[in-house]
Amino acid sequence: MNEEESRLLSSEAEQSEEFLEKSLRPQYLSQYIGQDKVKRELEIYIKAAKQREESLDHVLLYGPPGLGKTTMAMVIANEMMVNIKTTSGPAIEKPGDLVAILNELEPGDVLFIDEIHRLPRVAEELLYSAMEDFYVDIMVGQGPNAHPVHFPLPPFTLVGATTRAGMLSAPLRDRFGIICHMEYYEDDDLKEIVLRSADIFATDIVESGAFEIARRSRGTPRIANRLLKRVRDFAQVEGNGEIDIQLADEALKMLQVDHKGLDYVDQKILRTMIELYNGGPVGLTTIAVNISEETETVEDMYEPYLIQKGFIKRTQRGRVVTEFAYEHLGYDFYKE
Ligand SMILES: Nc1ncnc2c1ncn2[C@@H]1O[C@H](COP(=O)(O)OP(=O)(O)OP(=O)(O)O)[C@@H](O)[C@H]1O
Ligand SMILES: [Mg+2]
Repeated sequence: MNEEESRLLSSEAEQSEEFLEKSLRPQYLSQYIGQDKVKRELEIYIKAAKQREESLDHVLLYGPPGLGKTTMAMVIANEMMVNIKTTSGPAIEKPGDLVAILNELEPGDVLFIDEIHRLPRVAEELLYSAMEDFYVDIMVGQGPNAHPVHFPLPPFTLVGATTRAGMLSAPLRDRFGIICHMEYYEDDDLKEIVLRSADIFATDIVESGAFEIARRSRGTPRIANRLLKRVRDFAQVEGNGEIDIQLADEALKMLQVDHKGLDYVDQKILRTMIELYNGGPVGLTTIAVNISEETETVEDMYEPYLIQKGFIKRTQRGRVVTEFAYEHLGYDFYKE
């Protein structure tokens, strides 16, 4: 096989992965599993907006990565029966980039801005008037010919997603009429997600197998789907194709996901804190340096789950490993 052929093949494989990824995304609220509080609220606001034939108020979705914010933005557009335009904070470098996107909006459309906390300041300021009164004032021309142009926009719904609401400036945050906090999923909800995904993949799975994957997925659908794919490979090659609890357990062990759902990085964080820092207090940056990750990644992806499950505590002086974590990892717990 020459290089060109292998390149084409791999892109085909990637495309089918992408296709599966897309088909995994629920399209409507009724298919969206879990997040009941968020769903119930949105259902009411969407219904009310539709009855009044208005655009939906701006929505801010915040919560840890992989909980379904992008999916929810698409669901909102589908429920409102409008188009969605998608961009992200880091993709917008200058105000002109944002204006170009705003210019394409049709009345009622959803504009989805992922990682909205990373929007450059100048672009963010343009959003204030766009969100509040549906216009932007932009400077056209250069030097002495520069003049402001008032640019009206159709009513639209901005859906912003962020892993950290705290990093949004107050003026931006205040312009969202609807603020939704996404929570880690319950094991039972994740089990339903795993069963649904297995059905889409046409994979044989029993409920206890699905539950085993679910409860070891850090409360996160993206992780549940990823583990399901790997366990499915394991079932196909090492088993008879069916995923039951034993097979799921064996495969997850191989993937270094432990019984409490901690992965290799989680464990490394805890072990580093215990072995090098006597359990803390340790600063976030120190932890990040020790495991060669970005501070932001530790703060967004790892820490919230470790805190929620009681493995670490946040204190005034830094992060501290709990007795529960010592026991879980098989260390003796001595603390003065
Ligand atoms: N409620 C749900 N029901 C079924 N599948 C879900 C649900 N929520 C998310 N998923 C699946 O989980 C995956 C991740 O979801 P999504 O991309 O929407 O997360 P996200 O919050 O936008 O993550 P990030 O913050 O990293 O952008 C998708 O493949 C999606 O199909
Ligand atoms: Mg996303």
